[in-house]
Amino acid sequence: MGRFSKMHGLGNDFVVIDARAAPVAMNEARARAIADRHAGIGCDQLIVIGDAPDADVSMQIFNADGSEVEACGNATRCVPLFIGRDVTIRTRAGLLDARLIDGGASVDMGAPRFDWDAIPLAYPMDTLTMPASWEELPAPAAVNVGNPHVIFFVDDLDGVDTARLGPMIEQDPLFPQRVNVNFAQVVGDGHIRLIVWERGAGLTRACGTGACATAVAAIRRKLVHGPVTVTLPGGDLIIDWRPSGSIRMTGPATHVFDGEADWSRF
Ligand SMILES: N[C@@H](CCC[C@H](N)C(=O)O)C(=O)O
Repeated sequence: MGRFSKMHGLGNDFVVIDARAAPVAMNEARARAIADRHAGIGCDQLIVIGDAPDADVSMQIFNADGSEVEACGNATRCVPLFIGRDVTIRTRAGLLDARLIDGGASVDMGAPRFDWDAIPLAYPMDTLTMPASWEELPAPAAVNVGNPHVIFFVDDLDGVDTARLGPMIEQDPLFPQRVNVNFAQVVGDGHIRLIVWERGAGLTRACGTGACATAVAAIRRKLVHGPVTVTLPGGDLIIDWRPSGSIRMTGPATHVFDGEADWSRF
């Protein structure tokens, strides 16, 4: 039997496994089975905490479809709560510093990248040519915050069919590694509403890296001044970024319950 915790950040929910004392062989099929909301435990992302030579812990992130990815903002805020103190975390995206605050955590998410490898060079980041099927949307921004995001700034977020457009864009051949799709509306200086179709997980109640990427894109386009409050379906995150600096993300983290499972059944 292995122990796990169920946690969430603004309703983006996680199964968190501590593999430091009891290693778990994780792979795509097993992660998908655990994340299954009908036949498994159920979560948007599966998080495996391990040892790291150069940090307090390592964090592996698996989407609900089993794909292993580089970064997860909401899970990063849950890690210090899970460990019980401020921590440095080694991820595929880099070394992150996560500090506990009342009700949540504040994380240095590192510097954004705009030289996005996943997009063919023929498509410059901020002037991305849109395939005909995306014609109803304005030109997106592309920001990599460890994982890849495209951001569409729209005038009326409620008028966007996110469930139809999200998967279409996520799986467009333009993005060989697929992409997280952010639909954003600027509702005031320093305030953005955001809905995210996550790569490998679909519509979630919140996406921390999506909030970071969207705030960065909005500041670069001079649509807002920072710090930015990003309102997602699950609640608010505060994102602070100064050009050429790193991104600070602050928001809630919640421990829901602990459980035990026989990993060999998955
Ligand atoms: N929910 C996350 C992002 C999880 C990974 C993402 N779906 C990807 O495939 O890159 C967050 O809070 O950032």
